[in-house]
Amino acid sequence: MSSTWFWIVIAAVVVLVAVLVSGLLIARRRRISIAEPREVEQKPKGGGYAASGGITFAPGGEARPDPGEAHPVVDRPEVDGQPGVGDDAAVPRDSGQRSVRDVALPEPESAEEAEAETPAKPATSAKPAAPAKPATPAEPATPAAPAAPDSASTPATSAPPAEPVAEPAPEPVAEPAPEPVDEIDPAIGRLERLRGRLSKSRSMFGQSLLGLLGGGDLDEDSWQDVEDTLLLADLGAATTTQIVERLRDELGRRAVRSSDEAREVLREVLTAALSTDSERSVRALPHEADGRKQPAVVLVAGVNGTGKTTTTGKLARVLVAQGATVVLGAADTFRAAAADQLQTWGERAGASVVRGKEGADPAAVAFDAVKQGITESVDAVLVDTAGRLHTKTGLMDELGKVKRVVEKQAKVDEVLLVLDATTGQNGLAQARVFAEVIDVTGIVLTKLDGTAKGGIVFQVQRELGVPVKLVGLGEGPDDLAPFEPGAFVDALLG
Ligand SMILES: Nc1nc2c(ncn2[C@@H]2O[C@H](COP(=O)(O)OP(=O)(O)OP(=O)(O)O)[C@@H](O)[C@H]2O)c(=O)[nH]1
Repeated sequence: MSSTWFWIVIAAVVVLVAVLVSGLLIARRRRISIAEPREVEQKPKGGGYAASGGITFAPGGEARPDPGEAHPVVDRPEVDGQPGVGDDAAVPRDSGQRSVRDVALPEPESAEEAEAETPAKPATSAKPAAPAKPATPAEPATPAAPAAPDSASTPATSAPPAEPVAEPAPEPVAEPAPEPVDEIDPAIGRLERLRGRLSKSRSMFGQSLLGLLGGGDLDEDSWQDVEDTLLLADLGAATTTQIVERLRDELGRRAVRSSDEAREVLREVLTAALSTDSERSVRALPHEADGRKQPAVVLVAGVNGTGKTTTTGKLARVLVAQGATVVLGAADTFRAAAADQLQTWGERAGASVVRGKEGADPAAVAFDAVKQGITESVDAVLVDTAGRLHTKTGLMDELGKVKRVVEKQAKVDEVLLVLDATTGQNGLAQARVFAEVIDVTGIVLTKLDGTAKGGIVFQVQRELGVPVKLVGLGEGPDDLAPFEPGAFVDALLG
């Protein structure tokens, strides 16, 4: 009997100990750990685009980049049947309720207003100058200058101006720059994070090409496949033919046998196809004019939604991070939210923003932005323009007018055309129209992170004879990188 009790007690003790031990283990697991979290392996967003340096800037001024040799029209079969002038117009994302035609042009109500619309009369002299309050990034935020009433500068967008162009009678509101709220990473950090954004481009293009070329002697079918791969990646017929010819020559001449050798040849040929003698630095640094400091003036142009505002903001960040002072001109008065968007970029980067009322004359806003830039002796004025492309005439009127009006005060040093890489051939058609309208000096190719068709770079540069200067690799504020042919080809090939 006593031994039975003995064993019962022993069993109870064992059960008790087991319950205690498991309870402790469970409690331990649930406890919040304050230890250093394990390093989560950062998955790169894509392949391997890694620029070897930061974005380079050059002073503006007289020297203009070499426009390069224009591509002969006969070599442009890839653009046959592409959208013509004006076909690419897209309705701004957030302004479905409004169009150019809907904007009524009010009759001048007073003699003064009527006078302001007279071409010969400089509007600036008819208006009091905007408050000459310096707005450096470090300055504390002050209340915005009161918005001036509407005037003759209002919806000039609805009526294409006749030549000679009326100078603007702007009513832009000069916004003081608040304290920058964002810490801007040094260039090297940004480049690290840009590593690997071209995965989609890489997977299709590089792998299939290397698969074909690495297989030894190629028969005609295989060469046809090489051509198809290049065409599918948006390199265009002329560039494709050129590249295939060079590949045939080089592979034969060097008696390439291994896939590594084939890769090297492919890299060389593609990089050579992207090289240009034109300067890739962005002319966004000040220069001297008549013994005075003159801000560099950069116009950012492109069709709706390509990323103009985003690129303008990103560029301002890079400049400010390098110690430059920047004024942003919100001359995209067509899309309601564009000025707000730019304002936010300005606030985050530490740049003043000059904006007009919605529907105001873009040239008036651009004029005032440059005026403020000169008054405040800043280093660069970046003007975000509207991207309407309803008709070539409309575009000419607007963009041409912006440039002419700005150049009454300062030379435009850089005209950056923003193209959305995901639109492929359509981007090329847009580029052609813009190049006819305005003297484009550099291309920014955005959304390369979202396309398998990075090949548009080859065509755009070849056809326009204008260098691709920058690439957009994401929506983030630091996702802007200098364009480097070698790095780009490496990213494509993986
Ligand atoms: N993935 C990706 N998105 C981008 C890039 N650049 C811009 N975007 C996005 O593209 C969209 C359009 O950009 P915006 O800067 O507003 O374009 P916009 O040309 O100023 O447009 P409008 O004002 O309508 O003329 C936004 O959602 C941006 O975040 C890029 O390099 N990569």
